[in-house]
Amino acid sequence: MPRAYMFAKQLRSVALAWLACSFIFGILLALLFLQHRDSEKHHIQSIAEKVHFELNSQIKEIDEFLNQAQSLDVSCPPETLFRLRQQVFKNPAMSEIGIVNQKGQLLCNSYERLNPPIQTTAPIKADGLRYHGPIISEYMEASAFVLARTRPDGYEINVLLPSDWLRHTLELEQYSGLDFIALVDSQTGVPIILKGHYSLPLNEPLFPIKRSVQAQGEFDDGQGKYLYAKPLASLPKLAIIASSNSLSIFLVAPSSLSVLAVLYLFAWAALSFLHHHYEQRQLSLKSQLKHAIAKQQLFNVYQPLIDAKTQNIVGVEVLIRWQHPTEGELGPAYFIPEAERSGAIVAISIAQVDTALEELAPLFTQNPDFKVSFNVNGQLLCCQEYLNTLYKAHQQINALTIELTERDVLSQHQVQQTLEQLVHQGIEVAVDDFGTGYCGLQYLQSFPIDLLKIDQSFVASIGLDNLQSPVLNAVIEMANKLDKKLIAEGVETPHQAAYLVSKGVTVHQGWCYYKALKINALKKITHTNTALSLANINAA
Ligand SMILES: Nc1nc2c(ncn2[C@@H]2O[C@@H]3COP(=O)(O)O[C@H]4[C@@H](O)[C@H](n5cnc6c(=O)[nH]c(N)nc65)O[C@@H]4COP(=O)(O)O[C@H]3[C@H]2O)c(=O)[nH]1
Repeated sequence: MPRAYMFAKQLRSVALAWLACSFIFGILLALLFLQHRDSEKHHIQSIAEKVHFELNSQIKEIDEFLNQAQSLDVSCPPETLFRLRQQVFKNPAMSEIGIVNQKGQLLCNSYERLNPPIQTTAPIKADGLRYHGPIISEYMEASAFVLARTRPDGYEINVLLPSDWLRHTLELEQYSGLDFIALVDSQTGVPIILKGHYSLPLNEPLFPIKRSVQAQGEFDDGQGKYLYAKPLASLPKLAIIASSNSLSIFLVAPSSLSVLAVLYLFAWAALSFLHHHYEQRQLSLKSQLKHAIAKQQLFNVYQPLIDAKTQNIVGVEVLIRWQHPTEGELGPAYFIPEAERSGAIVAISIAQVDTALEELAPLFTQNPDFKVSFNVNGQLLCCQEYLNTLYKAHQQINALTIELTERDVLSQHQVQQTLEQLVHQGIEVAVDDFGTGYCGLQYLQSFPIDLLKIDQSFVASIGLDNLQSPVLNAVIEMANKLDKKLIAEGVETPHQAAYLVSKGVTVHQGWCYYKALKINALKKITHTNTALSLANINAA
């Protein structure tokens, strides 16, 4: 074989394997990416939920105090100052507590009573729990925010919370894989506590945040980041937002990618090798088959057809074998498909008919109606040389049958014409493996078919409770209605044989009687069989 040709074949295998691997691994990569993206989203969401839960509990605790403080004396006597200081010591999140009158003047705080009061905010109008901020606390010189509640008498109790302290207790520093995590004003989007790079545009579609949201790419100049935002249950004007680092959500971990890349290369190499190996094998099978035909390594075996009532051999099915020089005797499944692909089936089948004629000749003198059946496919029916061989054989074999599968019968339009010619010449047409072709049954009426060979699978179902069991009886019934002859294939047990006879199917083929035999073995048994049948006749 020329080297360039071999090289081109190898290259083709590599390219085909590459295409197949790229397709499969493309899908795998997409799945891996989706799985990674989902788990990253889940990770971000669970961080936001955790921080949300902790902050919510802290605010609830502070609000409990603000509610209790409704009863404090707003003229700020020493007992009130004591209560305020005590609370600041108890809860380190609070750095200062103040009492403000309706005009927005601070009357006292946890440090002192202010005389005169200091104007700290606009006159108090709002109700319920609320926050102000972020503000810069004069004492701490750091950012803070204020939680406040208005009493029924219009006075306000408020608490100053330093942002750094909250950031610390919420342990925001540990979330380094995120783009940012923040406590923000749900209306305006202004961050109050922040860890990371806050880059959200402070308008729609994200703000104002009314309920939990997940968003991707629509809020951050299209960089494809993912964020999860959730307003605090205790104070919905504040929300927690966590956002991904866009790289971490889109990039699958390099370790997974390297594993995938190694698998990809391995699969590519293995597939290239297997494909090339398969092609080589096919190629060598083709040339070996050529050699086998030339060296006459193919030979016929004959499986007897038995009349189950008399136990007489009434004919044979001709089957092929290959005496391979190194592999031993090979069955047709090993080489018939390749012979059909390469067209060698024509030469093989012509030689088979010629050999059968020669080998079986003595049997025709004993019994001129000895049945001989050949396996034929659609390709052979289109070959005039093969048909001529059949016609020639028919001059010696009175009862010549060809077996076709349902698929072959229906394969080409011209098959019907050929079959009609064959039948016209007196050659019988049988459908092999009948019942397995799923072809519908109309063709039985339009094609000149005389004989149906019941497939082994139906025979094997006799006595068993399986799906095939009812089909056998239906096949037999239908054949009787259409006036077709029947042969049962694959009869392996006396029980199957008896059942078939009870249903009127009397011609059997199968290991219950004989396996396929070489010519000498066949001659021996037909000799005895004839003697036996003569003895039977004489006895009768
Ligand atoms: N388990 C079991 N098997 C049994 C029994 N009785 C017979 N068989 C096997 O069933 C197959 C019957 O042949 P097929 O249906 O025409 O099916 C044939 C036929 O389609 C094809 N074939 C065989 N010889 C030729 C040939 O010369 N030319 C062509 N074109 N095809 C052939 O190969 C197929 C297989 O042939 P084989 O391997 O010889 O296998 C044969 C035979 O050995 C039994 O009781 N139990």
